[in-house]
Amino acid sequence: MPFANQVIEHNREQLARAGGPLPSRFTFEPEQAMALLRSRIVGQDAVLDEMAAMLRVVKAGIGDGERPLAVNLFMGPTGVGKTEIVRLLAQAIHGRADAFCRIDMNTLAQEHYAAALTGAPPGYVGSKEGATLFDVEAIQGSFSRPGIVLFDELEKASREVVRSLLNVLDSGRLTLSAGNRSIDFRNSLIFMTSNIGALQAWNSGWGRCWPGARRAIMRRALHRHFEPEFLNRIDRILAFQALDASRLGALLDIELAKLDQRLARQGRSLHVDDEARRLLCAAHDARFGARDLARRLRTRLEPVLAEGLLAQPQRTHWRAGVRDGRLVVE
Ligand SMILES: Nc1ncnc2c1ncn2[C@@H]1O[C@H](COP(=O)(O)OP(=O)(O)OP(=O)(O)O)[C@@H](O)[C@H]1O
Repeated sequence: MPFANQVIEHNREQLARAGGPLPSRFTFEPEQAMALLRSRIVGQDAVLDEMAAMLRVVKAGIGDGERPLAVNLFMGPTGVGKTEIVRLLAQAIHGRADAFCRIDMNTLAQEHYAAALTGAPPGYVGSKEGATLFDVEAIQGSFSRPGIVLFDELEKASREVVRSLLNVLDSGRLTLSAGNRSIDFRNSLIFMTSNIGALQAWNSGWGRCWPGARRAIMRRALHRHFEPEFLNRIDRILAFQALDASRLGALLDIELAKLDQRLARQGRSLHVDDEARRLLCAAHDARFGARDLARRLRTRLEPVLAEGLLAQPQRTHWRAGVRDGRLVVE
């Protein structure tokens, strides 16, 4: 949005000339962003507190301008909200949950794939185009909005690829292999995710061991896998909690609210009674995180609901309950 950016810059210059302190160049509101995150993320309060602190520092504009705005590593098992937090931040900052650059490190598992990250070196096919996996616009953001980048499943990338990230985390710059272009990460919020150590922590009795012990197992695994010089460049290493049975009610509310929104667009509504809620939450497998519950909605509730909607297309209000141990929608 060049016009809006020019207006913001102009206003800031005016204020500077008048001798007052400069307001933030960023238009997002940390408290609003956090309200969205807190309404949609369950069981990760410590991580959310860190996100709030990060957003305030970014908004206040007091960070070191020669680094990325923030560098975070999210650790934890599958389906606990690591990617979802990044999606919600993109929603809050850019108005679109997919407004970030996601690099699947799994695809960069072999040494020679470092070229896919930084583009082909001079003389190689593709070097002229400078084609890389990076979506430069999403990474660099704009004057009034930080860019967002997610390096997913970090532990799957080769050492060479991880090494090529050192400069990014340190000085916020990545020179592409062709040598004639670089990508600037100094206006970026960088997120990395890793499941490393999660399986080990699970096997040593996830539910029984206290959070500090889980964190210690994950940290040990992290230090075994990555060089200290890499870990040293990360601002926040955050361990996510597993989503156990006590979180199911809140998770179900969030998933049902999403279904409600989709139904509301068709002018329909669904009430799910307590018995149906209990049935949907039964036999939750915490190893699969929130995905297990979302899957149950898709495979058990939605097909029964769809059957009703197709049979009675004129009906607007629906109710889900249980009869003879089975989910019914009527
Ligand atoms: N803590 C949570 N609170 C609310 N919903 C959640 C939470 N964790 C996960 N979900 C739901 O489950 C889905 C999958 O979660 P997410 O993509 O964040 O997994 P992840 O932690 O990144 O794990 P993976 O490494 O498997 O991708 C999300 O889209 C969201 O709907």
